[in-house]
Amino acid sequence: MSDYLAGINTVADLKRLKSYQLKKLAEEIREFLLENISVTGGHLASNLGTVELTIALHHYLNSPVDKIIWDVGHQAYTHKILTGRKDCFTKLRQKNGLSGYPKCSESPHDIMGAGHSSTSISAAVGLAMARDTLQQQGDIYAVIGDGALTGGMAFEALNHAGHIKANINVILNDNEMSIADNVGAVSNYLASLRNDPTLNKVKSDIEFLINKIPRIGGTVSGAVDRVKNALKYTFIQGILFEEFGFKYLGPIDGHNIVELTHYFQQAEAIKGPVLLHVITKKGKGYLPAEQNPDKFHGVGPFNLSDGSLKKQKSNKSYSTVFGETLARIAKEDPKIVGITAAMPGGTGMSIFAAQFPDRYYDVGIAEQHAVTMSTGLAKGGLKPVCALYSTFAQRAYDQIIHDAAIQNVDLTLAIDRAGIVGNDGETHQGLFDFSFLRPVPNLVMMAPRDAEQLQQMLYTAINYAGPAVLRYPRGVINGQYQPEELAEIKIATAEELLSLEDTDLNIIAIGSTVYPAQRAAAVLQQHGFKIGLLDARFVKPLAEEDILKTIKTSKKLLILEEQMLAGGFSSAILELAADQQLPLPDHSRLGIPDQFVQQGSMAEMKAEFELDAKGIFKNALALLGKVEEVEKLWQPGQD
Ligand SMILES: Cc1ncc(C[n+]2csc(CCOP(=O)(O)OP(=O)(O)O)c2C)c(N)n1
Ligand SMILES: CC(=O)[C@@H](O)[C@H](O)COP(=O)(O)O
Ligand SMILES: [Mg+2]
Repeated sequence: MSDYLAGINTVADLKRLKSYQLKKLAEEIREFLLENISVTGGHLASNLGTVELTIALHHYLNSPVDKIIWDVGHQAYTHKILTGRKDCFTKLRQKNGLSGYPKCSESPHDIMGAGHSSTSISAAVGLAMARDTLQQQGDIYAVIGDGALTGGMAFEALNHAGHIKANINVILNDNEMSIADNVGAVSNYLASLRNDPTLNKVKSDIEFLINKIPRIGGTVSGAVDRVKNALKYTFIQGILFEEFGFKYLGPIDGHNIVELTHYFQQAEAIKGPVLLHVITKKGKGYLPAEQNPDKFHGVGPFNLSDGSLKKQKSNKSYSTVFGETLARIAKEDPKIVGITAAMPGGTGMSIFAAQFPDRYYDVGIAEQHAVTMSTGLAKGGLKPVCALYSTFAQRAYDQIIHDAAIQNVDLTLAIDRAGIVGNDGETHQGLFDFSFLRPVPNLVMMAPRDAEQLQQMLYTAINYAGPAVLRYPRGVINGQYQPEELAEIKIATAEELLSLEDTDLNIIAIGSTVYPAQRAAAVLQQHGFKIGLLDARFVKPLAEEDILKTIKTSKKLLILEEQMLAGGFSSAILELAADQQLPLPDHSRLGIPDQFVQQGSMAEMKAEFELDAKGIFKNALALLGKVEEVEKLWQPGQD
């Protein structure tokens, strides 16, 4: 570690540095980020872009009395470095390690936890109201990216902040990028503010001239005032924000610490809400990231020399299979259109977009709009396929009920990252969608066990005349890949993978739990146990006939889901048995109990909740009264 950074373990250490030393510190932090994230992986590009901004904030402010709230929070690594956590970066985003997002339990400087977009201004408004009500001190800064600003919540907060004249400072970190290119009218507006330096010159000339106009006579001065306002309106920068009641300051060079500090001083003297429009470069200081900020938005371990990934993916991801299959089906059906909420690459929708650019819509970070717009597309006679991460689909829950299900429109909802996602931790796990969608009438919801079934289920969902949901995990696919023919799956039917008759124990699995269940069953069978396995395939409507038959024929029953147990798939089975007054055999169920799932690799966290093959094997043995033999009977490497 180099000279300045080595000596910084608290914000006080930073504040002892002189302004002229901060530029060098920024270089050292950039080097630190590259060295560490090339080993651990993480959100590199966004963090390279906020080094100077973060140094300037912590050097000028007095955190945590002055409060900094990070939007999404994926860009807060420098904040963590400067607030005493630099030595934790070797465990970034790892189990029991440093979170990749602000986390209140980690530091008093982490004012609000984060992970989802567009929350910072709302939080800042609340904190400001509390501060003022309790007559406390401290400035409040929300740092929000241009992508996050496309989220509706941000505008709800801007609207309210302007209305109550909240004493907050919003730093708009504008790097022209969301994960991919930013989209929308806001993004274009910001570009006009960023890219038109003459506007600055003209604006100040006009303001100078306007203020020179002497006040003359009644009506004339009224006309003059109207002209003055019209000119001001046209030329005052940041008019969008000014109309929200914010004082607009900018555009500001976000890599110039002296300039940033100057504007912080200006903002401090202004009462009411201030928006500081800061211009940064995503990936700043590392050419591969500057050239490809999308790839380096969330990157795995990489070679510093050329930015190449250290680990090549062993197989296609479910997202890729989704994108390719959607494109394959769309070739035959011109009514199919694809929608994403700022996640084209992550959802695989970019594959569809490359082939059908005119039938593809990226609405920005706006999941609620994505779903209701999709219902409009359906009402208008098209066949929308809307791809959302499970955790981000939580934002659109009412739209799924109110606009898709009640109106029973022909919408396909492709829920990606369903289940344990791993290193993003509790804010990103996709563990609630069974529970929050299962109660919704009219919805069909299914979960594929492998790539082939994903394709069949996507085909089934698109051909289903109402709202249909399929949910599939992060990561590489199970199973073989390309079925020759796409065929619909009969709604509410399951598939018997291992005979359920005359067994010692039956397993009912769904989605990503089926393959590990097969592996566990294979080991149990090697030790003489007769095991049955049913792939339930549908969360709703349940494959009731198949499930009831399984319950009736089972001596022992193990039910699996990679989801919260509360209200999930196994709850549906228990409810079904209860409703049918059908006594359950000796049984247990595996899923996520009443807790959030921390960060860690997907394999680690599945093992933690015994949702991997060994965990299923262990729980089956427990039902069979042999749990003490687990280690003896389990062959390592079976997983
Ligand atoms: C509700 C929600 N939807 C989607 C995401 C995924 N996501 C994480 S960062 C990001 C882009 C954010 O862009 P911006 O705010 O400009 O930050 P930058 O990465 O450019 O610094 C997105 C879409 C999210 N975190 N939350
Ligand atoms: C910060 C954020 O929310 C996204 O970048 C998220 O981390 C992407 O997750 P995946 O890596 O699973 O696409
Ligand atoms: Mg951005």
